[in-house]
Amino acid sequence: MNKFPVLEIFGPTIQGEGMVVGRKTMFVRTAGCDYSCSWCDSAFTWDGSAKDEIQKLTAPEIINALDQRGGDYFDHVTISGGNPALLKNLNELIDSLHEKGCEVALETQGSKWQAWFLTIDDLTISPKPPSSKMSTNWDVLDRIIAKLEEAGRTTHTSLKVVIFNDEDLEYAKQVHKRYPNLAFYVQVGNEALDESDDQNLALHLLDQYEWLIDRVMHSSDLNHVRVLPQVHALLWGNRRGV
Ligand SMILES: C[S@@+](CC[C@H](N)C(=O)[O-])C[C@H]1O[C@@H](n2cnc3c(N)ncnc32)[C@H](O)[C@@H]1O
Ligand SMILES: Nc1nc2[nH]cc(C(=O)O)c2c(=O)[nH]1
Ligand code: SF4
Ligand SMILES: [Mg+2]
Repeated sequence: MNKFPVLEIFGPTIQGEGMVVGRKTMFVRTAGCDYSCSWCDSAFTWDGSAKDEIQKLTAPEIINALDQRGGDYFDHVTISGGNPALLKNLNELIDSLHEKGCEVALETQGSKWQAWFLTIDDLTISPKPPSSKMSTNWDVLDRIIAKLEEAGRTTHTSLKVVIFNDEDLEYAKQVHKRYPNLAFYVQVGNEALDESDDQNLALHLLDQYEWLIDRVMHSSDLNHVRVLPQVHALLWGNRRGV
């Protein structure tokens, strides 16, 4: 049976971001990423700092760990990372979760395609703006979005761009214009990843949220758009596993 590198299993909590914000969910966070975003809030998944915590688990073992933690208190599981789209056989986990009556969400950056994307209930694709120092492979992203559209998965899919500055906002406009059929979200970037005072962080992030709302309100290229903060960061700061 295939084993998957898992760094965290936590919840129940709320989905703090994007298309199903507020949804009660469990999280499975896989290790490993093909990107290294300058502001990654989950860098421990790929920078080696948590390598001793990585567990290689089969799908039944992951489900067992979810049940141990979540009991009867969940019917939705969000798979994030790192980039879970590096894991070719993740359909084994997704299918088993569906069989036990769970909805499944996935967070990925749109750098890799997997056929099992077509089975994800809430698929968030989050291309990375210039502030990340990553560069978007538009051919790959075009092909991913085309396959999802051809398969009729549009309503199960959204795009989410994290914004730190005006250049990022220009990038977001480009993404939204290129894929007008997909629900589009812009999200407040958190650059204060070392802030340990939750109240300071929340006040700062609310300021950034207000800045982002103001920018979007004044842009005719960003009309059919939702603007959101990371709700979990407002509530629980920079800690892991929330
Ligand atoms: C940690 S990533 C993991 C999934 C996938 N690698 C991706 O980037 O989409 C989950 C989400 O957190 C966002 N994110 C990461 N660091 C962030 C930060 N400092 N501020 C706001 N959002 C951030 C990413 O853009 C992505 O949408
Ligand atoms: N509550 C909560 N919501 C989230 N939405 C996306 C997350 C992620 O790290 O992928 C995340 C997370 O880590 N916690
Ligand atoms: S793609 Fe996602 S997990 Fe990977 S470095 Fe960027 S934000 Fe972090
Ligand atoms: Mg996160």
